[in-house]
Amino acid sequence: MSTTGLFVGRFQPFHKGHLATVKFALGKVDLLVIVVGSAQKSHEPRNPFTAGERIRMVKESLDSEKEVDADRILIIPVPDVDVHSLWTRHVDMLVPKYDVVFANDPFTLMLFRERGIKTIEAPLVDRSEMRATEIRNRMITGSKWEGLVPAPVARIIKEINGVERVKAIAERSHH
Ligand SMILES: Nc1ncnc2c1ncn2[C@@H]1O[C@H](COP(=O)(O)OP(=O)(O)OP(=O)(O)O)[C@@H](O)[C@H]1O
Ligand SMILES: NC(=O)c1ccc[n+]([C@@H]2O[C@H](COP(=O)(O)O)[C@@H](O)[C@H]2O)c1
Repeated sequence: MSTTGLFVGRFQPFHKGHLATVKFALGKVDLLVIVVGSAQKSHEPRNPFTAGERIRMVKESLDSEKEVDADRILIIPVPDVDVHSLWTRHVDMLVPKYDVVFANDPFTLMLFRERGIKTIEAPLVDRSEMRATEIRNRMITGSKWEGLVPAPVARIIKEINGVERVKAIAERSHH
């Protein structure tokens, strides 16, 4: 029987830790649905990039990985909803039927577990630097961040003037 998994994240931006989790999950399920969460958000400090930009980051990164089979991946944007107890139902409405959820965010895990849905906490890789918050902070302070993301993500961020955007949003939030 073929199995489907969900991998939930905001991917602000998609980094090498996320890529490691995608590979880990593909070792456990036949089809992996990558849920791009908070899809309605962009242009704010924790969520600078649009869902469309994030989908490009995920898609072009995975296309550039030889060992990742694109036919086994779906990327689906899911906006937040006001009622937490309904959020997993909202996810269900937007994605194909799934057997297991890959996530590490305790709140996301709680919402799926309360419904008896199987969850797997994928190992976190180099979490001291492989986190999107660290990458966004490095963009603001002018430190090197490119090595923490797959090459296509660095290219897309340059193309959309992402660093300038992240800095401008940070500046604005101080006022
Ligand atoms: N370093 C990492 N190694 C492996 N998986 C990771 C890593 N960082 C995040 N993930 C996986 O990606 C999921 C979604 O993470 P998310 O998009 O919130 O990234 P993040 O780096 O934690 O972002 P932020 O710092 O903006 O909160 C996590 O629940 C976890 O499963
Ligand atoms: N009520 C809701 O809309 C709700 C609840 C739990 C998680 N989520 C989303 O799931 C995603 C979880 O990913 P993170 O691991 O990046 O926090 C986020 O986009 C978060 O907003 C949404």
